[in-house]
Amino acid sequence: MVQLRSGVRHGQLPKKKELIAPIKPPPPTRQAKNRKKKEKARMVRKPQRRTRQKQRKEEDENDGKNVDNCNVSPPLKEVQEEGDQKIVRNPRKRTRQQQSKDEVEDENVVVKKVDNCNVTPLKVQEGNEAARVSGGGTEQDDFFGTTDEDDCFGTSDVDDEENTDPVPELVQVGGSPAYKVERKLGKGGFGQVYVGRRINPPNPDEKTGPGAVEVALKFEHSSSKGCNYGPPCEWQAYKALGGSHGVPQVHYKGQQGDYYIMVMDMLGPCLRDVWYNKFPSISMSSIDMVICIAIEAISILEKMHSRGYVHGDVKPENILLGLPGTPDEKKVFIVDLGCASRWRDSLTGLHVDYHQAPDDFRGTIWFASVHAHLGRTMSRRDDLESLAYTLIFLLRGRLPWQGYQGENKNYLVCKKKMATSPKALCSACPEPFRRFVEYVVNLKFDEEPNYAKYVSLFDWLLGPNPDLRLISTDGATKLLREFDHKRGQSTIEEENNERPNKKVRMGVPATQWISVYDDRWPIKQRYLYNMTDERLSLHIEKGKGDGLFISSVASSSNLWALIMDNGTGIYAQVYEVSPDFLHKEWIMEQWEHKYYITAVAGASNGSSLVVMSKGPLYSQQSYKVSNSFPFKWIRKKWREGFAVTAMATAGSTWAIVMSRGTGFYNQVVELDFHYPSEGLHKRWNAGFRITSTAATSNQAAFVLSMKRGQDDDQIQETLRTTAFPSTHVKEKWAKNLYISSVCYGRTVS
Ligand SMILES: Nc1ncnc2c1ncn2[C@@H]1O[C@H](COP(=O)(O)OP(=O)(O)OP(=O)(O)O)[C@@H](O)[C@H]1O
Repeated sequence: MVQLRSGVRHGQLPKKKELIAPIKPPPPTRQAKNRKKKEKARMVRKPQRRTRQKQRKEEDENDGKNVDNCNVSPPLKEVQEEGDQKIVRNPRKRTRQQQSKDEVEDENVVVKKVDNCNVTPLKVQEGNEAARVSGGGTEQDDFFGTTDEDDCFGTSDVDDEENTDPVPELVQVGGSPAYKVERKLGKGGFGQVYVGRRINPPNPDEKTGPGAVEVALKFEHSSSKGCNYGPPCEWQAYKALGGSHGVPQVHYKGQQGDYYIMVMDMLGPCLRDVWYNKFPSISMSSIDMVICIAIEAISILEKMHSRGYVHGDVKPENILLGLPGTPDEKKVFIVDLGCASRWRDSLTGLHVDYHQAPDDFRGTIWFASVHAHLGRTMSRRDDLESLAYTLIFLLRGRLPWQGYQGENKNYLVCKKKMATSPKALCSACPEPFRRFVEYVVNLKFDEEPNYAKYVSLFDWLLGPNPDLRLISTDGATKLLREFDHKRGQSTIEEENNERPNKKVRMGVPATQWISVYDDRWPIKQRYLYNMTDERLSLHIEKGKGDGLFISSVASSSNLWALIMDNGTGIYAQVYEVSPDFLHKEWIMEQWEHKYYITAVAGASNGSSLVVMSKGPLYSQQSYKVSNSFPFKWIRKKWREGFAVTAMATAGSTWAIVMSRGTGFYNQVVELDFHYPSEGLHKRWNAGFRITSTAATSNQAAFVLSMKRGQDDDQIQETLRTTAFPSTHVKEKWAKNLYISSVCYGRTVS
């Protein structure tokens, strides 16, 4: 049975915000206005925002099933123009002839130079400028040390102040009393935390609050990356969250010399130190202790999230117990709001928009969610995934992705996280931990986590007497009541036996054909696949004779696939099969003759098929061959007014072609170790359409664009099939859906 997956995008108006662009699209023609009016009248059928229910249903249809035929809703466009164009269907059997070629190892960037052209940068959605990588400043290199402890948690609290001025001996900021700076409590990549002892306290027994004898002083140097724009953004987050359940209160703050200083409640040890037995009076060896921490941390995150914030860096180092000898000593706190961000817009109350910037990593490598690794906008699910890894670490003392080194460790750790099943991750842990992991890694970007359910998963493992608990779980009482109220005590077990109904991250990785279809006026299109190098010229020439030019190329098992049609606007075309990925000299020569790369494919043996054409109104072109997906380079070229116009892979090597004068005014990338179904749906809803695809056996990349004068209602569909989708293409043609790009590589089944 053919295994087929499909994603369907039916036209929707992009959000107004997304339409603001440096290049203004031309005013709509009268025809377009009339069409818009008609469409408006039918708007009920295509609401601007799909309801979550509908969206889920659509995604379930697209991702969760194996079906024999296309699962496609009818197109919205009802007018179908009769034309004299014929659909050509021409699949032919080819003999297989494998060729071995040299492996590609080089990395090069080639740019076609042109004289002064006017450049308008593409809209680039920037990541958070104050984005932080914990435990090391700008790079994660400090994070993996040599000893086990450093390896695990990052910068240890060994004195290491060669780069910063010494902290002041006396502190008085923002109307605070004066404090003498005493011993160091901890240090991260950005701040240092010291005990501050109040000078001449009126009440020497006061242990908490603004008048406490001992406080925690967090120093952040003004030259630190988090202070590029003034006081650390953490201040804002503490202002909103400080003093609420599980977050210490900041009593005073201000600048003294070169330091921004916060005066906050002093807490006890962090879980990292407890885990390393630095506090023998508290033992982390008890499973009950970890269960209590799970319950309480979930309730703290619930509270934080209910106030519109995500923490962004949940890890053992940032979870602290209360100060020993105070009523808080059995309580749990979460500190360090340096990576906190809003998941809910404070003005509109709406969920923040989805975005992915694959090089914009925030957090701590070991504990970061896979979405954080992939540079996706942080949302509530990320905190819970990081908490899950924290809990498993506390139970097992090790995480499966521990110990990766080198430049691409972010990539390797993320890949490992995605490849580790919850079952394997939680082996030897009590069952609720696995269920918790399953729930949280499957949360969607804007899905509301079921905190009450997660708490109840753990709570029934503990005895009923709260006084006997090693750590107070009082903060979760409300959530538990809520859960009991909703489900009834008798059904808890039943509830616990439920599996998450959508297993986004748990599919079996597969290598498949990914084909993308656009609706358009009828054109003549032809596909050819399983073609050897030798047979290419025969079919390309035949196609040319029929008025067809190559629009897309791909490769599987060192055999080529070609899409040819008469809807490309191309009037002259050349191509070359080369053992190189890519053949620089040939490309430069064709550039001289005013041909531009319009399609490119690489075979796993390292050879490439490059198609260059006259017709597209590009003014300049540039390409890069790289051993990893070169998002930084793409981002740089976006700023220079280039847009991605073709992509290919050969083995694990990427080639990206970018051009100027494309008509695209906004472009984004979706890159994932699995097929990024959710991301594509989010982008489609925002008005983007896929314009390039490529995949290795590890990752799939999609470039989505907004084009000047684009039809907002354009339907786009994707298919994932184990075999080349020959029969499906015909069904698509019958609906005026034509292949716009195709590639072979990583998906998930
Ligand atoms: N209020 C507090 N009371 C006691 N110890 C604290 C307090 N706040 C922080 N610490 C200690 O200081 C350490 C560093 O603090 P924090 O995580 O806020 O610094 P950071 O530089 O922002 O860290 P990171 O590099 O992880 O972002 C914590 O791990 C904890 O051990």
